[in-house]
Amino acid sequence: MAHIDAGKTTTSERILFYTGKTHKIGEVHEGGATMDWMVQEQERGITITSAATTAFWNYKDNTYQINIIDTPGHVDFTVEVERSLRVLDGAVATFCAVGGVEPQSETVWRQADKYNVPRIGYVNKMDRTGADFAGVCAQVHERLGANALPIVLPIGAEDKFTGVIDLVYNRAYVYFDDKTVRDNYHIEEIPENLKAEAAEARAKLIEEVAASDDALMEKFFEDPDAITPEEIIVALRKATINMSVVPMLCGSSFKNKGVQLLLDSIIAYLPSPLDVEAIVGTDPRTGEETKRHPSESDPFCALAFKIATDPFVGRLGFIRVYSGKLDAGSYTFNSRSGKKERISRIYQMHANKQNPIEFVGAGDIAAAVGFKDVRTGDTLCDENHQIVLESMTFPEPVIGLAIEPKTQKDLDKLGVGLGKLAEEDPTFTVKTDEDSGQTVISGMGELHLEIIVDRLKREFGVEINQGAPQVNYKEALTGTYEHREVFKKQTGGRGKFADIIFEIGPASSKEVTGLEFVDVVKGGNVPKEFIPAVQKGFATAMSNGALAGYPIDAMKVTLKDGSFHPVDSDALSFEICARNGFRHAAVKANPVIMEPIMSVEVVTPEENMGDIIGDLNKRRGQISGMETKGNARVVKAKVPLAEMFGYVTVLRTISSGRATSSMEFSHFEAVPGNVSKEIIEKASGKFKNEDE
Ligand SMILES: Nc1nc2c(ncn2[C@@H]2O[C@H](COP(=O)(O)OP(=O)(O)OP(=O)(O)O)[C@@H](O)[C@H]2O)c(=O)[nH]1
Repeated sequence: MAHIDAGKTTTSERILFYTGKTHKIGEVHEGGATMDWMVQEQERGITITSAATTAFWNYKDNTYQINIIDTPGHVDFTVEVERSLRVLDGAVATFCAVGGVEPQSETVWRQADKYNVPRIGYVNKMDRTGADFAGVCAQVHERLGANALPIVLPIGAEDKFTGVIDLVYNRAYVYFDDKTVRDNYHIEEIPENLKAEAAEARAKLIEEVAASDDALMEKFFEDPDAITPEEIIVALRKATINMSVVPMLCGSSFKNKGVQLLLDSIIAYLPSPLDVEAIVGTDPRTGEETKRHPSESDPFCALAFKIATDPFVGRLGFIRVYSGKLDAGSYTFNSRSGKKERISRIYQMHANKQNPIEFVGAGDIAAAVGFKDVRTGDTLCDENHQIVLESMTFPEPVIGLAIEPKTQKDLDKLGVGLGKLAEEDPTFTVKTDEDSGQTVISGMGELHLEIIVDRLKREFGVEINQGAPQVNYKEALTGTYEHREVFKKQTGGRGKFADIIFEIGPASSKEVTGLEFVDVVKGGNVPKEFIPAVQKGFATAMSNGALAGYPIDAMKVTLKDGSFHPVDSDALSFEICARNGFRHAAVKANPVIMEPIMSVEVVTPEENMGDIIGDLNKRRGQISGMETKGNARVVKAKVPLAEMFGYVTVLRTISSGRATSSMEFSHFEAVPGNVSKEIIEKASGKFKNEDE
């Protein structure tokens, strides 16, 4: 996991080569990386979808299996990072030796914290001008609050970077430049000029690991030199797994240096599935907490973390198995749908290629085929031992795009394509406007939607006409209002009648999502059988806010009183009455339009700083901080998404291409009055706020 371009894919490609998975190293910038198998990834040199691969590595006379997921760095594809961290036992946080801790490094670090994933740090690109291993370790300490502990030292830097000193074994890995050889290094004595520095760093390492182990501490005080590498490894493994330490390594993946030691460290320090505590879930039948141990003798339980469509084998469900065993051709149980599912085949994944296997067991990551109904986040288990594991939370899409097929005959194909893509990606949604018939797709950012449109063209053969990207606003009520709504219709024969008195306003706490509905009607003035219809009326109505038709996330309605007609009243009348009541009352409850605010970070040379800040201010930006990083300046700001379209191009012009920026969603905030007026005027053409 890492910020964009830190070198995750390049490092993964080396791992595949050194572990014998591939016979030749594929390079990202040549479009040849095995892990970046999608056309869009190869063209752009970025990772979009996380690829899973299984590799085997020999370490100290044993062979170990490593399941690797290479995640994207771009924030638009954050869903991939989220679901990967949900199912992985350990992570390699990769940093650029020059860029250090970048905005996305912080984001993925927080995601790993959320899922308690132990990590090791890998400082890549040591061959670049300005590479600074110690500097990056210090940043990890300060900015990420982690106990970053170097377990190697670089030999030389920039174009003189030739290898690393292994502080645990007190020896040097000196690399010779040959990317076609797997053992492209010699193990040597530590170079004379680095001996003192290495001794000091090793003493620090031993002191740190001893701090987490009493027996070792005693030995440390008696005779630190008597502590063996094996003892260091045992203690360091423990400290890494309980997350009190993050071992830091360095290398240059592109120049084929340092990756073998990284593989050794993955085995030595990151947890195996057996080191991980039993996973906790709930039994859907009793609501009670239940546990599964990482053992094949426990009942089967797995989490489906990703759904993908493969052109050859069809729908693949990626699963992480926590306990038990599942055979290809057998049945499993989906605890969300309550249905049995037959798994026809199981595959071990190698990027987009599959290797059929007969079964999966505790600790495995694999792809299964044959599901009728499985969604991201579903738990698969033994029907007689049911469990629901905690699912994943995904951010809401903040940016929308109206699309239509270029030719009307492609309408059906578009529907199929959008359906499949939405199934793969929980941060991508599709909505059809009932009045205009317009289809609006929503995602995490401009790049995300651009890739979706491209995939519709290539994978589903649909050419698209698209509008300009638009912001997904929301509406919120900030005051309360009491209202009486009467719905009456007389059209010969039986009429319609409903009458309600209610108070509408913001939800009572931030935790509430959707409609908080309270019924305090006395004496059956609104008969019990119509109350659900009233509730349904409000719940449906709130998806079209009263100001400009944007959805309201949460609100509270208290139904206080009302009346009915013995013949004319029915459920539908009360539902329509509630919907109309919402229209009339919500506008009086101080509604506001809420807009997504982005956290923006710009890294720039000093001389462009003034212009960049001036420009951000013009975009209604609030500067939240300024820092120095190496010889560059970092400007942090909170800016409305509406003002950030096309920012990359403008920034390039202001800084002659020297500044870079990144942004991610921060929160929703009420828009200022003048902007609100504009949004409402624009929406008024499309949005009808009328009674039914
Ligand atoms: N100089 C140098 N360049 C490197 C090194 N590792 C990777 N690169 C280059 O940096 C660029 C980005 O590398 P990737 O491996 O695609 O980075 P990534 O982190 O996978 O990128 P995303 O998945 O798009 O976030 C490519 O052009 C690589 O060739 C390195 O050790 N040294």
